[in-house]
Amino acid sequence: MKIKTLLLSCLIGASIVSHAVADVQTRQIRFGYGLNENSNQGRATKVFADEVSRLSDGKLRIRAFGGATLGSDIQMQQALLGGAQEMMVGSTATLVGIASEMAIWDTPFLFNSAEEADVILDGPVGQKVMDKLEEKGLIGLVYWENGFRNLTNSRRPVESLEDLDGIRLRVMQNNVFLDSFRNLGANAVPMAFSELFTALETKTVDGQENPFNTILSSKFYEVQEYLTVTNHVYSPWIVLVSKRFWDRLSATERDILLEAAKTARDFEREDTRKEAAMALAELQEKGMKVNELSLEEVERMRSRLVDVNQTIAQGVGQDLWDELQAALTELRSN
Ligand SMILES: O=C(O)C(=O)C[C@H](O)[C@H](O)CO
Repeated sequence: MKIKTLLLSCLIGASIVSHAVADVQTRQIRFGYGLNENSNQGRATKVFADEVSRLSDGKLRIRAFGGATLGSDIQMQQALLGGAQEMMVGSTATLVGIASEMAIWDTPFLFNSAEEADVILDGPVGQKVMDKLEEKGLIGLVYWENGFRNLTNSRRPVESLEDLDGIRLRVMQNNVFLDSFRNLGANAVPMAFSELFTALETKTVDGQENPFNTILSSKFYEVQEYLTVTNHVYSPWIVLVSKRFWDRLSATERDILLEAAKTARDFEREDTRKEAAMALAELQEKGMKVNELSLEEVERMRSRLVDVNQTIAQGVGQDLWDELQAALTELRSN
């Protein structure tokens, strides 16, 4: 972590700590996540928990539950809405049923790099989309990085779009992913992440798509033979708080959770990119047969997904879509 960021968070932390004791109550906060503890999601959750404890002088205690022990992303979202759980981190894609604007992050090939994603997600458009959750009963704090998604399957190498024909491909419970992969010729099957490993192992489905980090940490190499590098979409994660719980917190307690979530975000992105850079080689060592989709085939993929982009623009609202495109154009002109 860069000295400046650390110094800055210490300074901010110091100012929060001095106020913390005064209006911070002793609280247990149940924080759920879907990947296992030894994943980029698990490591960042640990950093978050330690930072909350440090900033609150140990009065706010994050109890972390990984491996979907508190349920799938959608089940945990419902638990937050009902106030039965306080916090979670999970995909934005499964939130589309609660806030349709979240679908904007499922746009295929939206970002050319993770750095571009940082600027947009942490900017006005990212905040506007996150703010849509409050009226639904959820508070979005920050976006963490899931990453660029790639294809795996147990049937054959995917060298061309035709190789996707008839592949039973698990996708997240999200219409954009369903439409996208049906447009690409696959037999797309919506399913919770918590059911995925078993579905691959029992060949209920032939394949799936996730970032290298998740393919590695979830041991998909044990049940998948082929990995095709497509980088077809960048997926964010979002750190959420139950609004019922948030409304009971003092201003200082809220500041502590937000500050700690930002510190953990900066750690998570750096950690995820470091792991992603070495994960492909490790997956090959573990026996996966890797191929990179050619630029021609990626162009064919893009052209097959133009209709999906229009559906997304209609779903999230043309104004928001145009605002995002304008922000990207400005970013790329710098
Ligand atoms: O379900 C998937 O494929 C995801 O990318 C989702 C996340 O990794 C999810 O947060 C795991 O619970």
